[in-house]
Amino acid sequence: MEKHKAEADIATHDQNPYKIVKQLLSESVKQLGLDESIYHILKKPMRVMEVSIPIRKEDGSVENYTGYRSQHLDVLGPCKGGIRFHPSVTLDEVKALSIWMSLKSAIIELPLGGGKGGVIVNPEDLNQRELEELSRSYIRKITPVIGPEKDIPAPDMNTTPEIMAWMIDEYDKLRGYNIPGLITGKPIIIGGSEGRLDATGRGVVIHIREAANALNIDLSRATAALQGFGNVGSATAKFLHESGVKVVAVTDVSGGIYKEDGLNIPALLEFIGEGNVIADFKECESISNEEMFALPVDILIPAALENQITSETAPSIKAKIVAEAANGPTTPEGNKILEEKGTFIIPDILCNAGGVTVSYFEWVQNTMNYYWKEDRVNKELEEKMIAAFKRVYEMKENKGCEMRQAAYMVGIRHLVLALQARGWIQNGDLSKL
Ligand SMILES: NC(=O)C1=CN([C@@H]2O[C@H](COP(=O)(O)OP(=O)(O)OC[C@H]3O[C@@H](n4cnc5c(N)ncnc54)[C@H](OP(=O)(O)O)[C@@H]3O)[C@@H](O)[C@H]2O)C=CC1
Ligand SMILES: O=C(O)CCC(=O)C(=O)O
Repeated sequence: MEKHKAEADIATHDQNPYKIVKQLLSESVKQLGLDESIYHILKKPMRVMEVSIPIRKEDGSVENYTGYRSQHLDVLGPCKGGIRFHPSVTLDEVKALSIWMSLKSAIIELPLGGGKGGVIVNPEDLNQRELEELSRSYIRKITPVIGPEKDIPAPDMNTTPEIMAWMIDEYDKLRGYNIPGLITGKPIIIGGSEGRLDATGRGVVIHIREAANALNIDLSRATAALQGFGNVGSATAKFLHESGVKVVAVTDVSGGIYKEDGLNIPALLEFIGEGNVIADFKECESISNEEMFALPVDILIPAALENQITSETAPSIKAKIVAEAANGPTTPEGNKILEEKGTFIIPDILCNAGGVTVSYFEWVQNTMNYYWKEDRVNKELEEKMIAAFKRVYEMKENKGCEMRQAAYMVGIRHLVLALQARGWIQNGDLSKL
């Protein structure tokens, strides 16, 4: 076993998400009083696959895309996690995202491990046929390592229920029969779960409500700003609006909009649903991402990419709560600045866990071939989110640390108990848990 190399391993992170997650793992293993060997077990995905995906484009040319699937650890159950289509995907990003999935499932106490996939592509460069071919070809390439008992993909950035449908259709063709538990986030007609589309945003708002209760913030008087208005951002805005929070600003790649009295979120959702972009929404001012981060709001919600709250953007942040709907939106430097200000951070691995939780319910329903009503999905989601928030908050209080470190410690503790049960580590390692 490699030992005492943690510091050299993570010396400079350069906003590399894999180096960032290793730094956080190392600190949390230390804070839990565990042997450093635990860090060395957790830092490496157990399996990583790289695939090439040549696609014939409409003009006859061939473009060869690169895709990845990282499977971090399956000691709790099959690996689970989304597939991202984005030009900035890297192997290190996918590895980090798979580690975050392991921690997320462990915090919620789901019987699942961590996985994540990605393809380096800007989907806007592809037409519908090319996008379908890319989706089918990617799943053909990773078929040897996935399956309902091995690794269960799902949507992430720029991947939708329609793309999940193409992928499962391709897998079913290869296998010769219908295997609905292979992928979650599917359209409901082919075995998707009620409530999955909104699940991540619903979970984010449950955590915001729990944080507001802990901080004595009255949500009906609170204001919020959001970066990203895709699957997660738009559902978060909808549930915040329903909770009485005034959403004053949102941004996407096209730009951002601001209205001091609060944006009309139902009208904005309808406008975006008609295929428009945020920047074209009327009767509000334009705003940049930087200006949005600096607004005097109660709640700030990054719901787009990694590394958005940095040493440059954090100093201007005034929000009392930062709810990390995106994965990895805050760099260690940005995090330090927020902590020094006393900002209450709801860390990504807790905040956005509603998505994988309802994906788990979808997989359970597929396995039972019996489907739940949406009320049951939402009720069970709420119970799991509240219990997880409580576990992390109690760890924070007990250890006198911040929420992010508490979340890592809760996740690592659960994984370590599974490692011990399987005989990977000795009892003595757990004496301080
Ligand atoms: N989908 C899920 O269930 C889950 C997703 N997550 C995480 O949530 C985040 C968002 O995912 P999801 O909503 O699914 O992805 P989507 O692709 O549905 O939406 C992404 C959103 O982010 C916007 N965006 C991208 N880059 C920028 C930028 N530089 N500035 C402002 N906005 C930007 C996009 O704008 P535009 O539309 O203009 O491109 C879009 O509105 C990711 O970090 C993902 O990993 C976490 C848990 C579950
Ligand atoms: O729904 C899932 O299985 C995974 C969602 C996901 O990719 C994430 O939580 O980051």
